[in-house]
Amino acid sequence: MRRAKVYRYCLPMEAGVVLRNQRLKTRDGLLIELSEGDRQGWGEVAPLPGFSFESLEQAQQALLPWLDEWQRGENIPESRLPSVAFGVSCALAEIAGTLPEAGDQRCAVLCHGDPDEILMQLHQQPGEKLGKIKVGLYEAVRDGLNVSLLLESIPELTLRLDANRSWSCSKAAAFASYLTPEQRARIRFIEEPCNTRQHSLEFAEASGIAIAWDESTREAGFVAQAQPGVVAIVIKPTLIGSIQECQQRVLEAQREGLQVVFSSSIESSLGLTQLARLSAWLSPESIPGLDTLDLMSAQLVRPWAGSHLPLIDAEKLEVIWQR
Ligand SMILES: O=C(O)CCC(=O)C1=CC=C[C@@H](O)[C@@H]1C(=O)O
Ligand SMILES: [Mg+2]
Repeated sequence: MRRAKVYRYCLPMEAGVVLRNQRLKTRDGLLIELSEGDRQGWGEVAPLPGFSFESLEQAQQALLPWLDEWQRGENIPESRLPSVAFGVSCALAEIAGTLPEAGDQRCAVLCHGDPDEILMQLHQQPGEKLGKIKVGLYEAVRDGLNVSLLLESIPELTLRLDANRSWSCSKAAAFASYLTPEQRARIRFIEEPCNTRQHSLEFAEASGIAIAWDESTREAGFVAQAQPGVVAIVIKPTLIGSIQECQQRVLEAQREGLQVVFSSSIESSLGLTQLARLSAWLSPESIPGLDTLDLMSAQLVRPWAGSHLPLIDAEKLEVIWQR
């Protein structure tokens, strides 16, 4: 006997969350609860505005008929919408027991907001000290000095940076000019520094700073490839698709010697805990990029270890559909 239930959530976001020049006031998404016999599974379907091609409404329109058929016992191919395919595959994997329980709760600390607080957070980070900084939103000089200062303040710190393709070649070069060769080596990678892939490759070669592909991985025809200066690919499952699709991408990248970093698309604590499990399972060597829970006002259904945000239980959420 199969059962399916869909909840809708809407969580206020911290005031300053800006994504691709748009302010995200609330994070909206769906949670799915499936059961088959005595097994249960949860999943999260939450397209990210400005990043996902599908809207939440489109995801919902694809999800409900899919679940309806599944509930009636059909075996149906996965949805073409990545957020739907990802959420459904997590719920099914939990039912089948194929998504291991152990999660990697290490994180690259997202460095934004009050500098004193960032320093405190990094000092308190257990184990390896790794931060992630968004660059490219302001002048290159500001980013360059900011990164350089942070590296000077914490000698054992290494950084991931993310420019979201916002630099021209000259801006990228200007940024690098504020960093010494020793500081450049402590940047694990910059995600998508320049507005084209070719310019990013040229920047890596000229600056000696390693790069990673994030946006590129979602472009038609992208194939992970060993290239000079490229060290990693970032996988955001909500934007990529099912667990099986992610597994495929991980294998392709690892075959080319590239590191795979699982990263959040700002999911709730439920989705984040599943991403931590996926990362521990499929890319155990790599610290995932999941430090986004504090951008939200609450956790949903499952807690993230160490978070002090209030936890909202499923009973408190709006049920929009069930069979
Ligand atoms: O990857 C991480 O460490 C955290 C997640 C993160 O940086 C992002 C998540 C979603 C959208 C963007 O703001 C950003 C990214 O571009 O990678
Ligand atoms: Mg990125």
